[in-house]
Amino acid sequence: MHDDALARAAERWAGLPLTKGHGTGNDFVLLADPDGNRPVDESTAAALCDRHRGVGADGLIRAVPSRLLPEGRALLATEPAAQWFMDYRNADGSLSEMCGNGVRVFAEFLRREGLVAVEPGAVLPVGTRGGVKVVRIVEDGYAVDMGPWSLVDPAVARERGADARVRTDGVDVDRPALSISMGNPHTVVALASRAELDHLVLLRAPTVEPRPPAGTNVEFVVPADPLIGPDGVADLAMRVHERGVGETQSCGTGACAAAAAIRFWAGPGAPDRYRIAVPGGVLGVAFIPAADGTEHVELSGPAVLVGRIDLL
Ligand SMILES: N[C@@H](CCC[C@H](N)C(=O)O)C(=O)O
Repeated sequence: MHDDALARAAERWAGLPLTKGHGTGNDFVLLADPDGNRPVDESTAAALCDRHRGVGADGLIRAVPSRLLPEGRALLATEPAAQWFMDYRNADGSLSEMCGNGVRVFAEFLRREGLVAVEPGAVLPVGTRGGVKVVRIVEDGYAVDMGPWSLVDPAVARERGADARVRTDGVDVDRPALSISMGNPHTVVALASRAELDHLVLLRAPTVEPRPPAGTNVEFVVPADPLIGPDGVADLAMRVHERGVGETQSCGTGACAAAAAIRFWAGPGAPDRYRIAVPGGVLGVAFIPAADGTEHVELSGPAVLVGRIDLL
């Protein structure tokens, strides 16, 4: 089935190179569609992301002008500068609202394709299904204003410190967890030690109760002891099982959700800046008061383009 979908894509996209890129090991196939005539359906995305019969990736990103998609046009009404839309699909072909590693790689892709000029100091607003995200160049890659984070069930979370329970292979009992929205859904579990994190087996999706209606990404996080390093930044280690993918080397929205959960659990006086070590590298997360009175999450990390691929 994947072979047929790839053959159809090769025919439709003859002469169009795909690009492979990654952010801290979370890898993507990217495709430029400036005329909006190369929509990617679920089966094509899944075939391209197949690691044995396709190109192989955690997700597929199509760069399309916002004006050519209904979701993009809706954003342009309030954010006319968000000219490009990140049309994101997971490795199984499902849509997601947002991808934090993907949006940095998307910005680098637009820049390298000559579709935008991203100068140091300038900002690039990007349309996504999770709203407009503003990207800028920083020393170690890109920083993205991911907008505000939120608790999914604030009343229960504030009363009990958790609103869900998670069971997964490699840990003995089910654990309390916090449901957080970064535009896409996350469930964060704090583990007791690095050894527990290392022993997790994430070959199948963790069981989350109550079951989130649209599924969830599950982050397992261990805070360093002491939490705050000599440079004033809080250190966390994280592994993730992504909705629509499986275990990945990194998840940007997941790093934001993990930092938000630790910040929530730490209470008043919690650190504003976090360094999250994931299997594929290190991400930065900062909580910044925004002009509109909310607290925004800024994600930073590298964006790497690896090469071009022609479908045959
Ligand atoms: N890896 C991404 C998240 C991708 C989407 C996620 N699997 C979902 O379904 O919500 C990131 O870096 O944020």
